[in-house]
Amino acid sequence: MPTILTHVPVSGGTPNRTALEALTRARQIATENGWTCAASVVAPEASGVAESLGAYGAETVYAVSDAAFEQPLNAPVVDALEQVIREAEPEIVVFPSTEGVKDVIGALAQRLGAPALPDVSAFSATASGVSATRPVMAAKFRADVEAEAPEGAPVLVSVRAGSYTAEEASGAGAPEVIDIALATDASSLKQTLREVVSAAGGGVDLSDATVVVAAGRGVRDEAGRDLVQQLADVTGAAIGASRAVVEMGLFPPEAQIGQTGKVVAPDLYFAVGISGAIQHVAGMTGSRTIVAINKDADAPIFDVATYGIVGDLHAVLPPLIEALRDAKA
Ligand SMILES: Cc1cc2nc3c(=O)[nH]c(=O)nc-3n(C[C@H](O)[C@H](O)[C@H](O)COP(=O)(O)OP(=O)(O)OC[C@H]3O[C@@H](n4cnc5c(N)ncnc54)[C@H](O)[C@@H]3O)c2cc1C
Repeated sequence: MPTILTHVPVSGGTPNRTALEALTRARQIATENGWTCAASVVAPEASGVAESLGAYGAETVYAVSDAAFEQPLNAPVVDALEQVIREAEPEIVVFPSTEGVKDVIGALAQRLGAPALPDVSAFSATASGVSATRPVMAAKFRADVEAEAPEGAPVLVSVRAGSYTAEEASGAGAPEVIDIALATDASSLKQTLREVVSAAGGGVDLSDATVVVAAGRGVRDEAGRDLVQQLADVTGAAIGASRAVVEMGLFPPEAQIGQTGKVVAPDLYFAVGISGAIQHVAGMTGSRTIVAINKDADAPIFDVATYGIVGDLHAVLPPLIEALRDAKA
């Protein structure tokens, strides 16, 4: 039976949220076409997560467990995914469009001789190929793209965060877990990890966060940044930033959201002192609820906001944080 395979990256033992959204869509496509819905997990300990994917409709899960995945290196991941794909022989491989996937999908396409449709916001598939929609030019336009798999190779598709809703499958059973031993010879690795530089410091992962507090130039200084941190703490949010405050050095580059930063799609997005330039909005319009705080009532961010608060963030945030603390208590 034809197979649609979804790759589910794991961080801290938890499956990536965007991957569960993609797996839900893959399950719908499998049901429409009478295909098998499969998944892959590549992690130091893949089996536990592999079992849990049955709830999302994965009938078969290919699990590659190896200590090599403890280090953030691409080469063993590409090797593992190539092994899984050659074993599963899927028609389509679906990925979440994460930073890690962006690093490996091109290499996989080249090794497998497979066409790739990266960073799509919607896709459908039949036996004759994959049709997808890709936001382009800072999401100002949408391009309709299609790919047909050559003989013996799948179509690779990566899906932007927030494009679909992750939903458990009704009546799903335990999946068949197929363990695959990583065949990479560690001595053949051409990459050497010298140092891991991370400013995230144990905070919530931005791309996978369900709540994001994003700071713009209105935040301006330490006092503003402290308010952003407090709002993030009380809401359990990851902190993002506009390019303006990244360039000011107030927030690290990995916090940047937008056309040249990360694409996020949390359930709740606070835009604090952000004007709403198209290049910023391109990275956050998939957010389900957007709360904008800006002292300029004409700021374009209010055009995409679900709720808008017009006012100085130094006056608006302290009572909001207090009220949220009280509500939590
Ligand atoms: C090729 C290219 C790529 C780009 N990529 C990105 C990208 O990936 N991400 C990105 O963010 N930008 C990107 N930019 C930059 C983008 O065009 C904007 O310059 C940037 O997003 C503006 O950031 P900002 O909203 O923080 O600042 P501003 O546009 O200066 O807005 C600051 C806002 O804060 C409000 N404000 C000021 N003080 C307060 C206060 N005390 N309380 C409440 N509100 C206040 C102001 O009313 C204003 O609306 C890119 C630009 C280019 C040309």
